[in-house]
Amino acid sequence: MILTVTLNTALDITYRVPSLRPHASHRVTEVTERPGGKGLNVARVVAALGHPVTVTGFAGGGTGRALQNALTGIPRITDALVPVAGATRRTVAVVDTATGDTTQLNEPGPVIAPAEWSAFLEAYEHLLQSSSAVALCGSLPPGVPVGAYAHLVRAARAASVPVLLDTSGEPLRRGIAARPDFVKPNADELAELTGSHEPLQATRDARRRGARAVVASLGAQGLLAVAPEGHWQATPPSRVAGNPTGAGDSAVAGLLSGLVEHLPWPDRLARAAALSAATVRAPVAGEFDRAAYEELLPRVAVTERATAA
Ligand SMILES: O=P(O)(O)OC[C@@]1(O)O[C@H](CO)[C@@H](O)[C@@H]1O
Repeated sequence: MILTVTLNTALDITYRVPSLRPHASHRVTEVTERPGGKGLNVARVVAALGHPVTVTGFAGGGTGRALQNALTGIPRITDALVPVAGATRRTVAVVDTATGDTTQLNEPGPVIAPAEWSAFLEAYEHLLQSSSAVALCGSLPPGVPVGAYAHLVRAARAASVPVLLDTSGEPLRRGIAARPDFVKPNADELAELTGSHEPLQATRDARRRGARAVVASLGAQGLLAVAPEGHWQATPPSRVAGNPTGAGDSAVAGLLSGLVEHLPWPDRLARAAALSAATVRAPVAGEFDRAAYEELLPRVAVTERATAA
């Protein structure tokens, strides 16, 4: 099974408003609520592709219960979230229906006590024993050590489980130095990590920091992969309009599912880019428009880039 880790799970609220203006009061025309946090989005897409997936991380309070109830009915997802005393956070995505722009508001999350962190570590070590691949996704809640991902990467490597890291800031900087198999930064995370705004140079620099392979998600420009096997760019046929929340998570789902199916890199990247674009077409994070995915998949252009650094 595939394992996804979401230390800072969230109840994702999506508000749709006709036009979002600062300092104004707004009537929300539509509200949706979904289990969220990046690893849960990855899990939903992986499960929709037919793979069994286990989710772990923390859940607590009324929001945690709502999130776990919503996970219950999803086929192929096993809930292995660790209970905590604090309440799972909410995130709010406000979609301006006039422009299509999305504004994201993310709460910090509950404070995790040292004993809760230790309980998670024990559960994680146990889950690794039956995992074919693991994704470590999203921000850290308060109380979790900043080197947490570095620790989790080392544990996965010790258990010979391929590990993908998708986070930002200092947790990414430390995590990448622990030599994960894959990292999947977006353009901003890559620039923050390397100081470079030139995607190919920044992706190569990120790889030199310790990851075996780096797959950068570059919005409409698709994905750029720098791996020992080669360097590739996967570009969807046209710019897709919609809500980009969760598009990077769907790319992670494409990469992980392709890895466990032993797909060659270009096929994995095509799948990841098509899923990512099809997620922009779906109204809420962690879901993709299946018809759009099937239509886009054969039309993603995967080109090989020169490997010289
Ligand atoms: O605060 P984090 O953990 O970085 O990101 C959380 C989050 O904004 O990311 C997802 C989209 O990728 C949302 O579903 C989710 O709630």
